Amino acid sequence: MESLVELDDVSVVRGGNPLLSHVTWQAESGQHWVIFGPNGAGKTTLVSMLAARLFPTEGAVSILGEELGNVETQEIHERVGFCSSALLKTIDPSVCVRDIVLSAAYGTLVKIHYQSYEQVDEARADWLMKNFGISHLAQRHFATLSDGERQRVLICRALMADPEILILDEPAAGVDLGAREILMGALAELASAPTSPMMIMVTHHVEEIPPGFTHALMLKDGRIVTSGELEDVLTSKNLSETFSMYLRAGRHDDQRWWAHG
Ligand SMILES: Nc1ncnc2c1ncn2[C@@H]1O[C@H](COP(=O)(O)OP(=O)(O)OP(=O)(O)O)[C@@H](O)[C@H]1O
Repeated sequence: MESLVELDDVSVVRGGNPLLSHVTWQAESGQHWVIFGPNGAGKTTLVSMLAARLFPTEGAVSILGEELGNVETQEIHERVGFCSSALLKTIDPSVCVRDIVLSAAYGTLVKIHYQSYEQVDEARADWLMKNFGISHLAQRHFATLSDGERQRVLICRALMADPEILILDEPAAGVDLGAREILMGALAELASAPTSPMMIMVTHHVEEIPPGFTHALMLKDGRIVTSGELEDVLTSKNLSETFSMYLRAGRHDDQRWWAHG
């Protein structure tokens, strides 16, 4: 299988502090990954690098066959969808939801401007908003949305640009229980589609792993504790080691995960 993400002995150092240390990891087409780890483990640093928002201090990072540093950053930005609360400030709060999603048909980097769109783009935007449960917000200004609603607009916007990799940094943060289930259903449906982008999702809660996700990587203090297939990685032993406390984990019959002390 083709490697879409390859990290070879990657370290990130800021202000003399190692944020990531000697990370070697590969993710292949057809896989969907969850990134776990305690606060400050380096999860956001890792996914920001995959989205070419920051660069390694040492080691090599290859995304979609292109090595960071040897490729135009914009090319990675166009091919890798990135959903993070860090992007919220880049959205004009006075623009309505449908225009925010629709304008990404021209790439998520373009300014949100009013212009005519292809019918196929309009249909895709409406379909995405329906799948993620935000159709009723289509004409609302971004400024008036709740945190959870904003998260879902960002995901629809990232998907509108038809990315090859979709990176989700805590997509269910601030999302209520019902909205979380809609979000998980939509991500599960996406994961099962043959045309799905590879998804890489940071989450703090194993209950938020959508069915269809296949692999997990656990980080602690900037280092990989373990990585591989979900069943092998999400064990009581690995979670206890990663979070430095006794934890148990398992899977319900409906494929959803649970974990607690
Ligand atoms: N520019 C920086 N200079 C120094 N330290 C930094 C810098 N950016 C991040 N850090 C530190 O690096 C560590 C990893 O941060 P990161 O945001 O990647 O963690 P995380 O696993 O996403 O945490 P959380 O679960 O709390 O979101 C943290 O201890 C953070 O304080």
